[in-house]
Amino acid sequence: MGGRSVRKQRILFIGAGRMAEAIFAGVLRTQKDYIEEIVVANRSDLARLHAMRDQYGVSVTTDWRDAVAKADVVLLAMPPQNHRDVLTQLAPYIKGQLVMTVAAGIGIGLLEETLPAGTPVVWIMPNTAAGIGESITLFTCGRHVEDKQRDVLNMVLAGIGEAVECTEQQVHDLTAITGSAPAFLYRMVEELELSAQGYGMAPETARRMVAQMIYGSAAMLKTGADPADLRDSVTTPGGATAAGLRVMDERRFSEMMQGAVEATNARAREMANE
Ligand SMILES: NC(=O)C1=CN([C@@H]2O[C@H](COP(=O)(O)OP(=O)(O)OC[C@H]3O[C@@H](n4cnc5c(N)ncnc54)[C@H](O)[C@@H]3O)[C@@H](O)[C@H]2O)C=CC1
Ligand SMILES: O=C(O)[C@@H]1CCC=N1
Repeated sequence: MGGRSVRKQRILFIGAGRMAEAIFAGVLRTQKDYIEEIVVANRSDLARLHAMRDQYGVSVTTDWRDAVAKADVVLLAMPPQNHRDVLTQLAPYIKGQLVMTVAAGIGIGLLEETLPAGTPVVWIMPNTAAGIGESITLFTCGRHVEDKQRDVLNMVLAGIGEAVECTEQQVHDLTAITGSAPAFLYRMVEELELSAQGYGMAPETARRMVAQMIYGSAAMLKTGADPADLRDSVTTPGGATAAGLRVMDERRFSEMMQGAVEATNARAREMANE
C-alpha cells in the first residue's frame, strides 16, 4: 500500500451477485483490519441478502440510498446494462466517495460523465477466484484518483489476489482473457472429467485428478517457463500426446480460442450500450 496507512473503510456493494460475493469474501479473508463495514445492497432477493449476512457478517439492505452517504467506497457489482440508471440515481449522493465498477464493457467514461465532476472512479476486472484470494484483476483509474484512493484500491485488490494496472483499452481487450477465460478452462475440465468417467472413474476421483493436473500445470507456468516449451516436454516425438494435439490442430483449436476471445469482448462492449 505504498507505505501509507489506510483507515478502516465502509464499502457499499450495489448488486449482491456472484462477483460481489467473491470480492467481499476475498477482502474479508485477508483485509479485515481495514474494513469498518461491508454493506451489500440488492433490489430484491431478500433470502440471498440474509444468507450473505449470516455467512459473512455483512450488513444488508434493499435500498442502497441509505448507505451511500456513510460509504467510503461504492462498488457496482451488477450487470452493465443497469449501470446508466443506477449511476444517474447515485450521482446526487456522491460527495467524494471512491466509485468502482466490475462490469464488463463499461469503461471509465460513463462513470465520469454521470457522477459529479471530480469523482474518483475505477474500473476493475477481476474473476471469480477473488473469493479465495486468487483473482488476477485488471484495473484502470479515472482522472481524479489520488494517492489516498489508490491506497484503498490497493487494499481491496490485494485482498482478492494479484492485480495489473492497464489502460482502459487493455481492460476492454483482456476481459475475455482474465475475466471470462476461467469459464473456458472449466469447460475443458468438464470434458476431461466426462472422458475419465467414461473410462470408469468415479466422478469425485475424476474431479480430483483433473484439478491436480491443472494445479500442477499452472504451478509449472508460474515458474516462468514458456508454455510452448512445457508443451514440448510433454510431447514425446512421435508419441501419444502428439496424436491428441494433432486432433486439436485439425479441428482448429487456435481459431476456436481466438473466436471465443473476440466474441466475449464484443459482447461485453455490446452489453454496456444496451
Ligand atoms: N461473474 C464473473 O466472473 C465476473 C463478472 N463481472 C461483472 O460483474 C457484474 C455482476 O456479475 P455477476 O455477479 O456474475 O452477476 P449476478 O447475476 O450474479 O449478479 C448481479 C447482481 O446485480 C443485481 N442488480 C441488477 N440490477 C440491479 C440494480 N438496478 N440495482 C441493484 N442491484 C442490481 C442483481 O440482483 C444481482 O444481485 C457484471 O457487470 C459482470 O460483467 C466481472 C468480472 C467477472
Ligand atoms: O460473463 C460476463 O459477462 C462476465 C464478464 C467477465 C466474466 N463474466
